[in-house]
Amino acid sequence: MALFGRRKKKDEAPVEEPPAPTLPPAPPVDAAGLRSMEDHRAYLLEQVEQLPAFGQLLLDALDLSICEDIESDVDLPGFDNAAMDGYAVHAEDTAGAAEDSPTTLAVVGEIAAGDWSEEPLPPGTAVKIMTGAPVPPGADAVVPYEQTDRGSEDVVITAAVRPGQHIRRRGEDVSEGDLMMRTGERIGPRHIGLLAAIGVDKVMVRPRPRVVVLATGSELAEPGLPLRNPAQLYDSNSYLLAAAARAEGAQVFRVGSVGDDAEAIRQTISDQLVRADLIITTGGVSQGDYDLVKSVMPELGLTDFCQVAMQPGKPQGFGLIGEDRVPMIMLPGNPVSAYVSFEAFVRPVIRKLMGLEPLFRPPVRAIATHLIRSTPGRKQFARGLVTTDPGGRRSVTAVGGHGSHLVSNMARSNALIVLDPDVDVVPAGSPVEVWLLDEPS
Ligand SMILES: Nc1nc2c(c(=O)[nH]1)N[C@H]1C(S)=C(S)[C@@H](COP(=O)(O)OP(=O)(O)OC[C@H]3O[C@@H](n4cnc5c(N)ncnc54)[C@H](O)[C@@H]3O)O[C@H]1N2
Ligand code: MOO
Repeated sequence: MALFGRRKKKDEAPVEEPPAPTLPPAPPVDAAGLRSMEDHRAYLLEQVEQLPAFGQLLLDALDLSICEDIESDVDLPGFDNAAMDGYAVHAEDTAGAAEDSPTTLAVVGEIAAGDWSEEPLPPGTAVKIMTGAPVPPGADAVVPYEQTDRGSEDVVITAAVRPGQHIRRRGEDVSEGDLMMRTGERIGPRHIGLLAAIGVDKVMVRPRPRVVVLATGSELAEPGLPLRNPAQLYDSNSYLLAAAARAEGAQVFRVGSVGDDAEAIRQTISDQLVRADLIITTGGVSQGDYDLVKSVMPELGLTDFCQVAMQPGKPQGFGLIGEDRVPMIMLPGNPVSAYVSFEAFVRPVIRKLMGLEPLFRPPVRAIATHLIRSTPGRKQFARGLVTTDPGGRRSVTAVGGHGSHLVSNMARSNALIVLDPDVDVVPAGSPVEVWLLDEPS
């Protein structure tokens, strides 16, 4: 019988539509409708996952984050060895030796770096030894060439040595089982040297996230090209954020700028999804008639636009875009707002994708050199210049005004002065929280 003619069986359960996917419930807002910076940051971090780990050759792991704890399988040094070119001796055989009362010992051979012998050194004798060569059993000191006549059959020694002198002891640097690197640390050149020294040639790391950076705005021109009219300005945001993301370790694709055109934005973002672990845009997230990012992006994925209780950086957007739900952070267009938002939200997200710890810049204290005013109700991020006196005491001076278009002040700063929403003024001489922007981590 034709399907439509059949009666539905009584016990057949109705087919349920799967619920439409949504973002997790948004964090609460305050009386002014603003979300706290900390809540927004946690909300973004909750929705991005670390990139999968892979095995990488040691040298190519430079700047990546390690995702395993590495313990040493060996001692360093691996054996007692000579710290100087000279003669391995029993220290007691040199007792009393001096320029005017030298001691003479018979030389029984020579040990070069890389030679291995378990032959003990007979008392009353010496063996020539080169820096790094293993000290033979029984010998407990090395007399440097400079305190001898460099003899081959016999050696005349003109200075006494103490037991242990000029010997580098097995395990004095690293003992087997010592922790060399901890999960989440970034691998720098000195770590590469250490890991090679303990014989490691490959490590488990997380890849550099592929970060696509795009500015929006019809007023934007590409640096290097002429401005088409006096109301145009150069796109600095895509350069600033691309550089900041690269400095953090991301592989960056700077797409440049796209005009305030819904179709162009839709098309450009859709085209970039294939090569992105994260997309960052600037502009178009406020209240303006041409703020199209905010209106277009909900068509391409799950989005969240909100206002954050911070100054600058109030309008913010986030999305999981396309079928693969690529994270996208939509920052405000004012350059200082974009940069502060990068520090507050994008940097921690990049670090999470990379598996780097800690996610946030460690807050440190500095003494305000002058009175600093804030905007109550919003967390204030003022640009600051931190100096450190010889005693390690940090002071901070605000650089320029609050305007989020002031890029020259931003370039002169090396810190963000962070004032909580309940602070309206910081007297000169008081401690304030600062984020040091040039500290490697
Ligand atoms: N009526 C309201 N207007 C605005 C509000 C508001 O709450 N109500 N918020 C203000 C705040 S705060 C910010 S921040 C900005 C953010 O606006 P958009 O994200 O929509 O950014 P745009 O309007 O596109 O640009 C703002 C500003 O920045 C310049 N800009 C943009 N992109 C770049 C770039 N790539 N390089 C250099 N400069 C750029 C742009 O020319 C504008 O001057 O909204 C306020 N307005
Ligand atoms: O909050 Mo907007 O980001 O001040 O300039």
